[in-house]
Amino acid sequence: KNTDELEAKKFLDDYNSTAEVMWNAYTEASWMYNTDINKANKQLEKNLQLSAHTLRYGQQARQYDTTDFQDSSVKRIMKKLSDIERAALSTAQLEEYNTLLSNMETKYSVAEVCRDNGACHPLDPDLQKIMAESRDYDELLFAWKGWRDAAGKVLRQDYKRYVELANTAAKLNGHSDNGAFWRSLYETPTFEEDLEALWKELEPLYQNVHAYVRRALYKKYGSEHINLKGPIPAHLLGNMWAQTWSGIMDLAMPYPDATQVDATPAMVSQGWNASRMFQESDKFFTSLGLLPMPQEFWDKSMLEKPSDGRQVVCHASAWDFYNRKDFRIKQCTVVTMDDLITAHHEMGHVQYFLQYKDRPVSFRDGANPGFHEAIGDVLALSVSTPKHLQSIGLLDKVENNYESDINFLMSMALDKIAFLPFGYLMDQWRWKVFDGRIPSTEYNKEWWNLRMKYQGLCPPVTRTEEDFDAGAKFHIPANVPYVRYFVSFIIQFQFHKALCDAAKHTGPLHTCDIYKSQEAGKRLGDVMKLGFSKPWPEAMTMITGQPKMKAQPLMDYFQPLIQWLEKENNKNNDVRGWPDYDWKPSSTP
Ligand SMILES: CC(=O)N[C@@H](CC(=O)O)C(=O)NC[C@H](CC1(C(=O)N[C@@H](Cc2ccc(O)cc2)C(=O)O)CCCC1)C(=O)O
Ligand SMILES: [Zn+2]
Repeated sequence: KNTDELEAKKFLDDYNSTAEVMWNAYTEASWMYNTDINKANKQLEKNLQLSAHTLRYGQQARQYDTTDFQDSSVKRIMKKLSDIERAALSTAQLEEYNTLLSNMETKYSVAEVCRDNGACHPLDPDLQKIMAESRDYDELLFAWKGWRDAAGKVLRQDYKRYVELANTAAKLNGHSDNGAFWRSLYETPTFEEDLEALWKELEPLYQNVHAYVRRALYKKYGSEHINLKGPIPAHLLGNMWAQTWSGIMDLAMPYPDATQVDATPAMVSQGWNASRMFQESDKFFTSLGLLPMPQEFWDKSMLEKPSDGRQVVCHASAWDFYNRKDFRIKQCTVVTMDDLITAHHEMGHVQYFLQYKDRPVSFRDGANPGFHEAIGDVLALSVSTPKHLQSIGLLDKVENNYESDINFLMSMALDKIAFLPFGYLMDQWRWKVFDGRIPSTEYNKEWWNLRMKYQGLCPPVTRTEEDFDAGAKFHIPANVPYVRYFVSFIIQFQFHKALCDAAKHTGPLHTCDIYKSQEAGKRLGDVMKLGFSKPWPEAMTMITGQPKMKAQPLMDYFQPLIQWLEKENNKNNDVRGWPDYDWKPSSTP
């Protein structure tokens, strides 16, 4: 094997310059397709060209023995290049794999649900709006079941074949299966144990929120539809996947007479539009001393669903074009508080792209995938505070009293605590599919076993193996790992606490707003500049002073609400958990 470090450096320079060109071409083609879905734009050959490049350089990288190299960056990049992922497949397998992925994402993105009167509804914005706003049990069931029939069911066969090919590629790269490859990105031997320990710490918080919300839904839908000792029917939580529950805040509001926390009415009445929402987010980032969006971002992004009839992938996303100049967001933005938060989430990705743009291509990634997901959400924790919303004119009356605090914390818990079991179960299911513990004959049974075990949900109507409910969630057909979001929802509170300390915040953590804090911005910016160049515990230590994922900052943030929920659930004599696990909702004919 070649142990010449100087030759390796030259090889990496050559890789880096060619990789930028290849990645840019591939990303442009992918953007074209995502913003105008038609067969002419599929351009699957760009995908093949990129894989050919990855294969060629990956094979060369494997010729080197970097054991005694001095430069740790060279070793790190060589190691990363040696995993060539799908490029390890044969040409025929690779073409089949890319075609499967493209077809699954297209089927998902063009799926719609039609009524008897012929009116058809896409997920964005129609079905999402029904799931968030309708309080009619059967209308919710129409959207919930219709979406799974239109988007999930049709993907089952494609998915089965995708799993086989993804595993073949992973094994050719030395992994036991594709789930093992996905987990390897965290470079943490105890990753699964660490996640389980975090979940066990946070489960009691979730069970308290679940019991309280079940009681609120019982008040609304009655004992015919809700069993106070059973799982909750999955279509009543204000979201198509019951992954965040802020859509039913009106049913769960602890003190209806205290301050409202929803900025949507003010955004609409003041005529906010998508551009204004992203400008607002840009202002927050630059207030911390972080980088402004370049002009090219404003010129080339797609911030609204096109009205010219083009089919687009509406699922929001942030794009790095790997030429150190071109960065974009694609979002079918609607004028709501929810989408203002999403805008910050996507802008967090672009800020990371900007901060590490001058690193070698192989280092243009988050310290781990959870870091990339956390940046925007950390800033959104400050933006969401009633104090900040009032400072940007989106809340007129803000009271600093206990009831308002609890209302605010409930609105945050319905997103952040409700999400934890979903963020955890998504890849629990996929890891078991990839390693064979879940055979394709049990995809749906095991999906609902996990939805029951972690989220305490049950399907509103009987499900069979004709259905493929996991496929009705974007990330499954889109081949996007998900545990990154579980990690993000934990570490974003660690980051928030650390940045609030840097900003010299005093008082409860949930009232902290780091707006304009240069110290907070510097701490975050320095970590983003590292990209993937250092193992993530080093990046974690730079922000929080210690190297581990910890649940404590999340629990500190929600402390006042946790106490309130304990008292409230005890007052109602509500059971935590769902001991009547085999209860079934009455499926009205
Ligand atoms: C080229 C490319 O694909 N780029 C990547 C970014 C990168 O890897 O560089 C990317 O843009 N991925 C899209 C994805 C979109 C969203 C998402 O899917 N969110 C999860 C979970 C969640 C839920 C609530 C929440 O507050 C935060 C997250 C869901 O909705 O289930 C939708 C709205 C928010 C984020 C994203 O931005 O992560
Ligand atoms: Zn994200």
